[in-house]
Amino acid sequence: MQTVANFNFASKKALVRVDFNVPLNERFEITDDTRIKATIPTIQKILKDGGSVVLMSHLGRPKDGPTEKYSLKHLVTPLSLVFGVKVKFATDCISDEAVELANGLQAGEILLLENLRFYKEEEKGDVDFAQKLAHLGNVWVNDAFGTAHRAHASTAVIGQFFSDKVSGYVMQAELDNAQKILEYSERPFTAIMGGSKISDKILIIERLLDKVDNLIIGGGMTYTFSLAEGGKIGKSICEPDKVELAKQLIEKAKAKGVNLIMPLDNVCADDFNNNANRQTVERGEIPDGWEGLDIGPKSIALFQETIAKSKTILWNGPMGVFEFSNFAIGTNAIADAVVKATEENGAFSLIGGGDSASAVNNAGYGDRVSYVSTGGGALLEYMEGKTLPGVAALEA
Ligand SMILES: Nc1ncnc2c1ncn2[C@@H]1O[C@H](COP(=O)(O)OP(=O)(O)O)[C@@H](O)[C@H]1O
Ligand SMILES: O=C(OP(=O)(O)O)[C@H](O)COP(=O)(O)O
Repeated sequence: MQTVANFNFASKKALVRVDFNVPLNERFEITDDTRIKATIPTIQKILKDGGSVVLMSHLGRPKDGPTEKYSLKHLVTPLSLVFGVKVKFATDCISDEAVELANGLQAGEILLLENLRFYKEEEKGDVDFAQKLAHLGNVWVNDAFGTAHRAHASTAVIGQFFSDKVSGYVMQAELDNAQKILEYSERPFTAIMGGSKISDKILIIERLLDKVDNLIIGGGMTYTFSLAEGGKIGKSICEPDKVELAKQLIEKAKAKGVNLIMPLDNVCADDFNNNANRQTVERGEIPDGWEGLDIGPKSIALFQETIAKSKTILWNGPMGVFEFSNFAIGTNAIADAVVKATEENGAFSLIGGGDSASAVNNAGYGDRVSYVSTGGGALLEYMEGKTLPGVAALEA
């Protein structure tokens, strides 16, 4: 595989797939720039060699084409500051304007393309769309580890249009670290799964049951499991078509002797906002019209006890809607417990995922865990032993 380190970008126009799917607040300000800062070495190497850079990324999961909320234009100024170069912007990733801007790019310059997912062709892995993107550069660099589990046009399909396919520094470092973690298996091994991407991650739980001693379920993942047990979940986030699978996982965990640990209580709200009315209820007892947005104090104590005894910890997905301060208590308490286990018990702790990294960094803990990965789903799939399409495309 060609890598950024051993490739000379002099006079090259590098089309770089990055994962700038970063959290933004309601004023469109970036609340955690881990994924952006991580790409500095790759971008600087290309520019230092005498090349230019065309950056392409997705942001969020837009469903209806161009949307203000998901525009990458919000990243132009922050990127200019981070890279120390005035970043140009193409308001459509495959338009004539994008082609003109890319063609006019001089050595040392950076162009950012608008959100790739404003075209449904991106997620479909459309070959024509990939080819149009490919016209914007003469070497393809994939540094989007966080999206390497997606076989999308820009992450995988595009590879066929380049003879020079280069793995970025983020990609390399993440794969090396994930490999180390696979080899490091001091027990007890505890996985903590939360967040909101239930259908993406529930399948991974099945594989994790072969590796871990304890599996803690929290965050938005809770309610599909709670429903599987016959609990009441009000209007909490849930994927009803995964309830059957959740039932099977509960049984499988028992059969394999894995300690499946669910919240004992949940903090629920009568609306999805920080100032909504709150109450703490037992798991499975969320009243109609209310939704679970955090784990409660009994759950925190239970989870902390398990984490304190663990020697290997893998955490993906916040314990609640931590973006609202009133529902960030569980996530912060678990971050605190993971830091303590790392510092006091010598545990190896790995936190993965855009929002999980954001939660840990915003709590000031980024430097106090063993490793913070820019990938959530990608990391989990790699650890499962799957070939990531974004990596396979570099090797083809
Ligand atoms: N109980 C909940 N209800 C709704 N959303 C939740 C809940 N708990 C966590 N979340 C949301 O999950 C999101 C992160 O999920 P996910 O993308 O799976 O994690 P990561 O980015 O770390 O891989 C956050 O935006 C958070 O607000
Ligand atoms: O944030 C991401 O993944 P993550 O939430 O698993 O960390 C990546 O940018 C992939 O996004 P996607 O899950 O919408 O394909």
